[in-house]
Amino acid sequence: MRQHVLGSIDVKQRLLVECEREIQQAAGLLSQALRSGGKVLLCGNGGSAADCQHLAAEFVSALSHDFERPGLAAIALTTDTSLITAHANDFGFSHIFERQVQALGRPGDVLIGISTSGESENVVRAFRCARLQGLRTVALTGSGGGRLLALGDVCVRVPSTNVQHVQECHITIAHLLCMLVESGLVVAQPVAAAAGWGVGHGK
Ligand SMILES: O=C(CO)[C@@H](O)[C@H](O)[C@H](O)[C@H](O)COP(=O)(O)O
Ligand SMILES: [Zn+2]
Repeated sequence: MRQHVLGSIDVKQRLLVECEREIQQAAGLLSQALRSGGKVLLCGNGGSAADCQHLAAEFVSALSHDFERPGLAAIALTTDTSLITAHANDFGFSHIFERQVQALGRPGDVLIGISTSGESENVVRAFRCARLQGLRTVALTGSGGGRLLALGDVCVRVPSTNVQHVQECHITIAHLLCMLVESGLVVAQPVAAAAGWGVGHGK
């Protein structure tokens, strides 16, 4: 137990030193897309699928309730079981995210792919499709980056090969991305007002 927790702390400390620039770049892409009326799509498998839902919920609903802001457009491509089972059953599991990017993605949107290996075929295919369609891409991976390294406009490579430690950092990065996008909204409040964004969540 001690070994796992201390290992996790060590990777998080290195994350701050080694990945700060990429995290800022990813937040910049997201802010730009959301301010221009674009949206965020997210894909990943297993624990990373859960991270996709987690982050999409915080964009649309709220990260911190101390801060009031409009819902931000984000869709986890991991949640529609009818769509995923139909498409996997009929065309194969490697196509489940690609198909949704093709159907829902528009130029100026951002696709976030979360993969510890950077090698999940369905995420790789989604990234290729996103690039062809004019979306920007952000990959959250482990230290190797896999094939996503070359496919992401930004690739945040957590400095570890331990899958669990990488995942523990991915959710931290997800929170940071949402936090940085929100803090940009504070600075850009006149822009938000001009775009007709209300404030308040009814409490
Ligand atoms: O959460 C875990 C392991 O901690 C697993 O569910 C893990 O996410 C799955 O094995 C994924 O299929 C791994 O895919 P990826 O991270 O290499 O893209
Ligand atoms: Zn896990």
